[in-house]
Amino acid sequence: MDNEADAFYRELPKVELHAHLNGSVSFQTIEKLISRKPHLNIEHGMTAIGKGQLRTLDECFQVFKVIHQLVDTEEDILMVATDVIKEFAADGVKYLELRSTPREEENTGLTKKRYVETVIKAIQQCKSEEVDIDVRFLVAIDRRNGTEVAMETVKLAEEFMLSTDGLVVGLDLSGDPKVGHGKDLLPALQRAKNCGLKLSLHLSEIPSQLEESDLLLNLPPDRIGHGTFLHPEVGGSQSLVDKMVQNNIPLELCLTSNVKGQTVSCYSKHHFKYWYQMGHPSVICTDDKGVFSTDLSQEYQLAASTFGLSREAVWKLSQQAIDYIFAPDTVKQQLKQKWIDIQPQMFK
Ligand SMILES: CC(C)=CCNc1ncnc2c1ncn2[C@@H]1O[C@H](COP(=O)(O)O)[C@@H](O)[C@H]1O
Ligand SMILES: [Zn+2]
Repeated sequence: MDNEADAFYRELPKVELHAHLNGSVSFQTIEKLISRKPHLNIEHGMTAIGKGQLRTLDECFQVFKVIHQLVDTEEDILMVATDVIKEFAADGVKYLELRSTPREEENTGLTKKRYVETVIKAIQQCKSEEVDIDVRFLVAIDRRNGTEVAMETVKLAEEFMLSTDGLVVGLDLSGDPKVGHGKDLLPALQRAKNCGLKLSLHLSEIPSQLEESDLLLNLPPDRIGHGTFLHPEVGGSQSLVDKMVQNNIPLELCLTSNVKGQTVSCYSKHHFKYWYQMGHPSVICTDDKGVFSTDLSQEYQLAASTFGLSREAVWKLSQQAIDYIFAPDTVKQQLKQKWIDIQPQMFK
């Protein structure tokens, strides 16, 4: 792809709504982490999936285990979160919702509370350095940890939502889709919703989750991650699609993640096409920019080249994403103004 096209996608102001902190760690930051912990004998090939490489879903989840070994102190989290935020800003992202699973680590004394506090500290530091990006945080539930941990996580998120002046805006449900069942997490998700946390749920990332998706869509969630197998053409159902449409639930779509994790066979078969053609709210996201060796500019460029989107259509796609952020209307207005200010430079 030529340089002029590259520049368009980099300069395009963008909104990133689906980014897992530890999946977003760049090559450069991994270098720094490896040099801090040489005894772990971790090599680069263990933390990222390069160009043209594919992995099974299980192999992808192994990668997170390796990264978690490298990121297990407050110092690590602070560095990782700061670097990730600055990298998104350098890629033209103006609004970022970062998500991460609070972890406790016996060896280092890290607690879940300190984990969240440290991510918040990184967000505040970037703000005080006037990095040109508005960052919010979604506290993540790892589905494999079950009912009780989910409820604890919601309480933690609730606490931080109230104490951080709007930096914590919601809750994410993620983790290996083959493990655990959404029905066990329903009370926690319901509580989160009732206390004002927005919900973004990984849903139908693999084919066998129809029943769970149906159940969780009744909440209803505020946004869905992936939704790869919701529509009838891939074994989903019209009634699932109807629920998405009736509740107007935006989808966070991550092209490279799905292709490299092999839940989608190639870019042209990505479900972006199905939902975009329907005019359903769809937002292009990265999922794990470090693990999948990508960035948001590249994902927009891939969507445009695969599905033949004009520059005007790409602009509209990034602009419409503003409507689906979890931060309040005042933030939406500020972002809309930013897009208005930038537009003339990009369409001369
Ligand atoms: C395996 C694959 C194709 C990954 C992309 N799809 C994903 N599906 C579900 N959960 C995820 C995915 N990517 C990242 N996560 C979650 O994010 C965590 C890493 O970020 P963090 O530690 O929460 O900061 C993982 O342990 C996992 O719980
Ligand atoms: Zn994800």
